[in-house]
Amino acid sequence: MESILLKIQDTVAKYAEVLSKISRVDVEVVDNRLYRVAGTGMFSKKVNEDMSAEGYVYRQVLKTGRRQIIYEPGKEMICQNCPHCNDCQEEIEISMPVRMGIEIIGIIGLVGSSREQKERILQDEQLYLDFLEQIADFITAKAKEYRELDNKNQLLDTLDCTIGHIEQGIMIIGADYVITTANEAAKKQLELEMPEGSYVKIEATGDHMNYRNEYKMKIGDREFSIMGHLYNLPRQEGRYAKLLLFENSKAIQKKYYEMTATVHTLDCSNIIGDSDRTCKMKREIMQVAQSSSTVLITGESGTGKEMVATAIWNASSRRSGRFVAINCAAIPEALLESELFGYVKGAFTGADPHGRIGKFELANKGVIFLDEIGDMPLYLQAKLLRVLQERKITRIGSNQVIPIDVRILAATNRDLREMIREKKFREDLYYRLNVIPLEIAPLRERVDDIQPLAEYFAMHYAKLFQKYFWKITESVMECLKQYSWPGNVRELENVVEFMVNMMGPDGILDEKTLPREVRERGEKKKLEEEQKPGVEANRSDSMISEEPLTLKELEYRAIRKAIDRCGNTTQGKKEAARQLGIGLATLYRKLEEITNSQNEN
Ligand SMILES: Nc1ncnc2c1ncn2[C@@H]1O[C@H](COP(=O)(O)OP(=O)(O)OP(=O)(O)O)[C@@H](O)[C@H]1O
Repeated sequence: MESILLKIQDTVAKYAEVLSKISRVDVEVVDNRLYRVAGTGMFSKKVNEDMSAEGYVYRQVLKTGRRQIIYEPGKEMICQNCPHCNDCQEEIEISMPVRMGIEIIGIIGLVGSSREQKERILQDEQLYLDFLEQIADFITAKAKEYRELDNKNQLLDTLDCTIGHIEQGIMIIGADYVITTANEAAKKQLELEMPEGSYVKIEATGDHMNYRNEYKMKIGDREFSIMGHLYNLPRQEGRYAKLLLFENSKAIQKKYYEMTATVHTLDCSNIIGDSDRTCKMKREIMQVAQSSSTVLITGESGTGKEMVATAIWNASSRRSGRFVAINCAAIPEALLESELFGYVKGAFTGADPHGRIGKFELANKGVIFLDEIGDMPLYLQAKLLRVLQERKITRIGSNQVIPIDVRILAATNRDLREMIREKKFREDLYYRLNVIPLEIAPLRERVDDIQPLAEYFAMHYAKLFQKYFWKITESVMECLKQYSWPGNVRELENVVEFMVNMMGPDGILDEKTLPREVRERGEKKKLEEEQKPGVEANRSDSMISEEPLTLKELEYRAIRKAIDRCGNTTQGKKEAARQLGIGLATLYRKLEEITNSQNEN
């Protein structure tokens, strides 16, 4: 790195020149690395030379910090190690340190090379010394000035670089509201290449949220909604009057959405099922997606209502907007309103007293999915009705009316008509929501979906658990079809996940892997059906009707029936054995045989 004297070399050269002219002797100035920065007379051709190999006296001055006068160059002790000791051309030499604080930044050398010069210096020695000191001080002052300026510039560069890397938008605005400077984040968030020089209009809306104020900002013909703070700078004049730290509300919403929303990449192709009802539903989804009307999706829990809602959003033109879901049953009643409409600072002492954006605003230009709408309290139903009619919302605690453009999809597993009769749901809201009704059948009513769904989930979980999956045995599939699935597809998914966990390395989902409840209920239902008169003949199940039953099969069924009757406990088995007329040990042996033969299949 260059020494400071080298950085102000021109100034140093001028001072050397002045000093030389007035004293009429040659002058040289070296820096603290013994590099000659300036020189007059015999030194003028040696400027910018490294003299560290010869500057014995200067090194001494650098070490002690004291000036040095050599009256007899070549003869004094200090000169003994100098290579020019015996042929020294100098008659007298004064070396004066140049200080900056405690640091010695260089040396001024005044070198008399004739007797006459020496005489002159000796006559007015103190005057020369004072003058030299004065010049050293001038050089110091210039060096200080340079260093301060350099420090300031460095600070400005650092600040500039820091501001450039900050994610928050930063704008410095003049007293005349013309933008002086804007950082990269500001340009990016506002999508403006050169806001500098433009007039900006900033107006506070009066709402405070997430520790920030809300402002409406206008630059040229573009309007922005921003959240942040506008500060007055120390000198509220000229080009540096105000500092605006901000984030575009859109960016805040995006961040909030990304933090809170689950990934919704589902479309119709993710809806598994071949049943007539599922195929019809998929057609309806595609049709409904084209409209902007409100949809009410009904169906039991776990039938796939949210999945259908995301598929509608995905197939619609609002796909570029957000899909914001809110479960009205999962949020405490007191918080639901603020979740839906948002609230400003001071609105109430909630979990976050600094305000929060609501789901409706977040869903602007997109879709809001109001899940479990039947659980919405009556007073909120009235508010929702107003939103549906007026398409405007007001944040809690604010006076601002915000227009919103949101498509509403609602879902429930409750009987809203019944709730209307019980005065628990507003009739007018029901009709507003039920513009397009979409009913999802329970899984037990679309048995044809069970096989593709079970196979799909089996493959999915086998992949997830890195297991080999080959097939689901026919008898297991039969059990799955016989089961009533009160928890619908969600329950089927959980059951298959369990089964894949239990599955052995052969990759077969057989009866061993079935959860006991599904197996027992499935078998029970099978047996009940078999017992119904005339059923055998009607069933398409080849296992039961078309082939004659073996003795083993008959025995197995009798045992199962007895256990179903008496219960699958030790006590139950004892009773079953009694009813079957066999001993308990025989019953256990037969049960083991049955399990083994199933495993072989
Ligand atoms: N046809 C289908 N194809 C694939 N997966 C499905 C299908 N139907 C439902 N699912 C899956 O079942 C689970 C439950 O679905 P979803 O959450 O959409 O049901 P829901 O009716 O909204 O339930 P709830 O009323 O309890 O909120 C999800 O994991 C979903 O992916």
